[in-house]
Amino acid sequence: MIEEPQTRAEKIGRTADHAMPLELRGITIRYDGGGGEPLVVAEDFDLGLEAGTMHCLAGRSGSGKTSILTVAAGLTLPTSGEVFWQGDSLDAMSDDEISDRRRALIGYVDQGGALIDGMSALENVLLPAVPDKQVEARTEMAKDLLDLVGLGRRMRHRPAQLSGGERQRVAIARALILGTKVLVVDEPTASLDREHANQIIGILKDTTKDGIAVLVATHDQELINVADSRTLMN
Ligand SMILES: Nc1ncnc2c1ncn2[C@@H]1O[C@H](COP(=O)(O)OP(=O)(O)OP(=O)(O)O)[C@@H](O)[C@H]1O
Repeated sequence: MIEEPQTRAEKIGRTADHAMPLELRGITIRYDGGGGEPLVVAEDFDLGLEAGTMHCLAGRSGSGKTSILTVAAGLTLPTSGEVFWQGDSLDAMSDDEISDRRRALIGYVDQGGALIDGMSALENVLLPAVPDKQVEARTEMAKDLLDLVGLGRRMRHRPAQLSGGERQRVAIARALILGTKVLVVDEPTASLDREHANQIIGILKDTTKDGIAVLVATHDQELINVADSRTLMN
């Protein structure tokens, strides 16, 4: 039997963990220039992300923010350097291990936080639980998460019936459903007006209070200001 969650932190599935959840050491990312000069978007980039803190990657469009996020989430490989999750190097893991660890550790919200149109907000949040047949077990948690992001009354709505800010909140709830310890978010406020952008900022900040580490790429000065640390990409 699944016990009723007591606290907000329990609701989002956080368990105590003292190893640094995410560390990037000496990351260089170089893309093939397609016949021209190779494009270096990061060089010898270091980042240590503590539990319960938010780090912002700021910088102009094309400066390499998304490239760092996908490397941090183990979705792409850097040209050189090492990524550590909870102190373990991805270099020492097989592709399957990386996938399994990612599912347990990282929640990734890409630009726009794409949702599946034909599914309700609740079904979208539960999608990551499908492969492990955890949908039933996670349903209460999904409802709690939608409550926490202010969508408790909209969980049966489909994406087309939600605003951009609401869809972004569903995407964040979905990224937290497997008990994520690191939330990686790409431009979460980009297409939102100030009021809705501020709601997202509040949700991300609350997430850090629950002990989750947040890595976010943004141009939004308000979001940059509330982060615990920041890197300006050039
Ligand atoms: N797979 C790839 N192959 C070649 N070039 C790439 C690849 N991915 C990204 N780039 C290039 O690398 C640069 C950095 O891209 P990236 O998406 O990381 O920047 P960004 O700072 O997130 O930009 P934005 O703010 O517009 O999202 C861009 O010039 C992009 O065209």
